[in-house]
Amino acid sequence: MQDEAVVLAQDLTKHYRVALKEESLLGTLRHFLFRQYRLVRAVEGVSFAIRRGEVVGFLGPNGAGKTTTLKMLTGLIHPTRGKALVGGHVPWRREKAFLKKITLVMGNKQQLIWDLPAMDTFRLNAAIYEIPEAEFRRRVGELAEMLGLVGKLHQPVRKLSLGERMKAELLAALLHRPEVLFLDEPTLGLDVNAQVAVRDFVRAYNARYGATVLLTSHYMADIAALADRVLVIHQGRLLYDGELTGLTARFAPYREVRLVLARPLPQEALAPFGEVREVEGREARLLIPRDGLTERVALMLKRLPVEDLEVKEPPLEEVIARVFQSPKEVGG
Ligand SMILES: Nc1ncnc2c1ncn2[C@@H]1O[C@H](COP(=O)(O)OP(=O)(O)OP(=O)(O)O)[C@@H](O)[C@H]1O
Repeated sequence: MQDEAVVLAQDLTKHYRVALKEESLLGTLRHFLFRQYRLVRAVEGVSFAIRRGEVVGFLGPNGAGKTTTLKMLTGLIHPTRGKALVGGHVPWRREKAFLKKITLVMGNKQQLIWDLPAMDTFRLNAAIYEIPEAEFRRRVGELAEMLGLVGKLHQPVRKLSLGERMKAELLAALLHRPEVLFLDEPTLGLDVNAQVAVRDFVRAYNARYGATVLLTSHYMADIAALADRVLVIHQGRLLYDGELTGLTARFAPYREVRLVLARPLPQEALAPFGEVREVEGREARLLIPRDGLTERVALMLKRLPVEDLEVKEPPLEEVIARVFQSPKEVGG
């Protein structure tokens, strides 16, 4: 199993030492003389393996340790403890062959030069990655086509829309045709159409080149659309590694049932069938445990004046919120 892993993390750990500083003048003086530190356990003993061609979502609330993990896997920072192998390389050695295999895209950072056309930055990247001219042209053409950027690459970057800029960032980051993509919030701040376009592109790129993708996003729709498997991190620790559907089953072992009744009923009449979340006129919303769902639904149809009934998965956002409320689970 592990020999086909293209990204491997073993007990990966990063602690930051942050200097404590008091606000007062005396505090500043004390700070210089007897500096005190606080330890931030940004990432603590994280282990996982990602196979070639997999698209894995990396979920966690703010400050959970996602960016720190990506920084270690791309070799931007050294871990405090633990091992990592990406494409067979130790990331923090930053070997040239390693850098040619990976890319890191951060939604809140840009590499394109603001006042120059995106094409100029692409040329710079082509020189750094030693891409021959003909191949360079072919790749720019192909990626621009996939991203819907044809005709947008010769005007200054500042004249592009936010969505176009993000797409051009992706193009710049993929020119050297990396095997492993680390995408940190690639759809941050984009409108819904641009989010979908970026998402579709990542899927198409993965399918065409068999690239491996590790992706963080605050938009659950991104994760749901792209990733079959998710890693969930909370307070630096890995809570869950497994299928997205398994996440719902494990952390939200219930379904949402929406009812339309022939006539309004009081809450007490519905309570025996599940946890009543909402009653409004003839409509009601209940949470019912997955175990025994069929029996309860059958009973409702028999005993209540049901006109319409719908069984739904709880929203992913709600599931994730539950995960972070109960940070003790581990598994996959
Ligand atoms: N250079 C640093 N020095 C000190 N502490 C840091 C540093 N970088 C990150 N941290 C801390 O490490 C923890 C993890 O941060 P990280 O940026 O990895 O989280 P994240 O999951 O990416 O969060 P977000 O979704 O907000 O980007 C946080 O408590 C953060 O404040």
